[in-house]
Amino acid sequence: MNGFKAVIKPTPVLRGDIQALSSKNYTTRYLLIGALADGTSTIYYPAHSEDSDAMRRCIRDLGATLTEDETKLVINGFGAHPGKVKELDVGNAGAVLRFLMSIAALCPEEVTFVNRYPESLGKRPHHDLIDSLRQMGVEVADRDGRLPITIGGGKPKGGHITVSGNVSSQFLSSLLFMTPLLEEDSEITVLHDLKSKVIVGQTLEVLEQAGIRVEAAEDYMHFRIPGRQRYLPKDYIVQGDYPGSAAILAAAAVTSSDVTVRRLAEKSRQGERAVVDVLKAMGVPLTHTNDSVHVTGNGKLRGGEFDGDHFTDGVLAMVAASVFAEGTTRFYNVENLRYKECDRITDFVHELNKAGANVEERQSEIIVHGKPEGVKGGVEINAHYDHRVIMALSVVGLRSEQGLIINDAHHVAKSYPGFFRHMLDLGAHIELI
Ligand SMILES: O=C(O)C1=C[C@@H](OP(=O)(O)O)[C@@H](O)[C@H](O)C1
Ligand SMILES: C=C(OP(=O)(O)O)C(=O)O
Repeated sequence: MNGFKAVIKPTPVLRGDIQALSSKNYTTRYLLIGALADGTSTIYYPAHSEDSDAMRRCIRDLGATLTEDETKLVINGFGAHPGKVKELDVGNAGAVLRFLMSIAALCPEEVTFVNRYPESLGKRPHHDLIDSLRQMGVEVADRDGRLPITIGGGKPKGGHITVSGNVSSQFLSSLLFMTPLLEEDSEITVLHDLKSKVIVGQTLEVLEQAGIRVEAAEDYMHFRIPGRQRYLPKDYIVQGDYPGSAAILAAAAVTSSDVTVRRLAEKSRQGERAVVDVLKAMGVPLTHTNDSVHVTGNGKLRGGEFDGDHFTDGVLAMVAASVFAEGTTRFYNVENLRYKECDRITDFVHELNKAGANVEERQSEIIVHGKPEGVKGGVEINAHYDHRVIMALSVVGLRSEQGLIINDAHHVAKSYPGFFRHMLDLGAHIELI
């Protein structure tokens, strides 16, 4: 996508009705399990974004065939036998990289994951998964746990595997996708804490939909996976995306608003569903019925204390809302935000304070001293290659005295290419230049 800046101007009122974008995290999962099945699967309403396109591109390169029309994607999988490919380009998509690192171990020849975003994904650590793959007999060449990474030479073996859950849940999900295809049965023990635990539930949900059997301990710290299983080709429907919609809901919460976001399933396993409860706890008038969230914001919010690990991809949007709350809001247990597209604590807090907010960081916390009177703005924001920073600062800009200019705002397309279109549809004063 061509680069652009987003000029966010003060916007007191938002009004309208939008359909949530399709879930990024379900789309990457359904594409993957469709590729791992022998036969034809259909995915209805898949997401279209840089990350989901990265998964499309990589599974094609590995031998799946994909045909797509406006509503659905039909995929013919390569089953347990991905083909030969020298290089894979995952763009800036962490989950796509991590999920495919295990699948690459099943390829007949070595595969190199290239480093296209040295300033973002190129800085993120993958040691924990590399360690697990090595335990399984897979050869991995890496640069201190970072891209470029070459996988291959050595067929993976099941058995007893450990994986750290301290930095990312994606390493565990990756192993859960691959181990059912091995000859041997596997047992996975998660070491340390498991961060973003809720999203592992999404992995288990889609595995079950594809007919894969996994025995999971209730706390997700221990798993038994029988080997010699096959993914069944199936039809899947992608639900609406809570992490992206969290930014729209935050925008509605900080303005005078009458905004409805449709297609947000009340019974969803997306952890970020919790943002609806967070906003409610902050006193935002809203209802959630018939899979629609309806916000009638009056701009008033009150601070609170939230365990952000339950809604990891929604934290930045909730921080943006709390910038305008009465009192202090504390988001704790969020250290792993440091290992995302940028350091979502230090880098994000820096940009917020530049905009005139009053936010403090701790190693694993973000503490916001609310300014119900609004922030000054009038500065240029560095997007740090991070779609969620761009969306969160857009929310802050709406209630700034002098607006905000967000540089490199095109990176919003990593997950939500239609974000600014939706904001404009709701009446936000935004110019893209
Ligand atoms: O499994 C997934 O699809 C994801 C897991 C989460 O990452 P971590 O487990 O690294 O927190 C989340 O932030 C990311 O957007 C998608
Ligand atoms: C962290 C994210 O994605 P990923 O880890 O897949 O790059 C995100 O979408 O906020």
